[in-house]
Amino acid sequence: MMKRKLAAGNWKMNGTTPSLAELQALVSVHKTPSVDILICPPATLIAQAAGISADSTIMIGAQDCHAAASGAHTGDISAPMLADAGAGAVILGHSERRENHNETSDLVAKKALAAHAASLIALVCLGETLAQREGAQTLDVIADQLAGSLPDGTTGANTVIAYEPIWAIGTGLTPSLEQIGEVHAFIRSRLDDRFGAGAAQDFRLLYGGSVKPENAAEIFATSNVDGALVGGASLKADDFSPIINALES
Ligand SMILES: O=C[C@H](O)COP(=O)(O)O
Repeated sequence: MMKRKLAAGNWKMNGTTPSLAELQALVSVHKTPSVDILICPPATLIAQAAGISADSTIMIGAQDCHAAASGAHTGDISAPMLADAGAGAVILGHSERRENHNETSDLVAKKALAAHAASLIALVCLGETLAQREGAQTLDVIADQLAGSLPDGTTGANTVIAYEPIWAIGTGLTPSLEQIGEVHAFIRSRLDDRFGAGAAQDFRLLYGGSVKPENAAEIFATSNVDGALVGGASLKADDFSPIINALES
């Protein structure tokens, strides 16, 4: 399978209609990108964002979905609804949801299954806390989250993995390139163990956590890094655009 690199932006709980000007700017600048670009605005903006990007190669994604397709779940949004609104992907198991909404890996796997059933790419996030990193538990935590968060039927075509050390998110701190490379190589080998030798090469493995225009190039040069999941620096086209450029070069 031809694997394109992926620059993904997660706007988190930021943005109202005027913020779509940033998406419009990306659409105008990145007309024929050599990498995939994904923007995940808040759910309220997905339909409008999908309209803006309709004639571009930029994909619009969501930040969460419910595990069920429909039903009595007040306030929740299902994967088929997101697809209907124009999303092509959904972030699942972000550490902010695991922490703020007590999401378990088991639930994330159910949501990923729902995403796959709705033909959405599941962008599944994994990452250790600072205490776990300092306690030399990082690889054990990643192994558990990876094993628990991916349902059967997961492939490199329907799923993207993002490694996001929790202590690096929004802090300006980043792991060393060696640490990023170690975790990504570990994820790749676990994917082969689970889905069969060679299967792991089809997966895009993103790094996330304080990716900026200034550090993007060196992170992208690290082995087994196929792109980034960017939070704060995805909110402004002037910040996200150079990150896309760094991934393309
Ligand atoms: O989903 C994105 C990550 O949480 C990274 O956020 P950040 O780039 O603001 O550190």
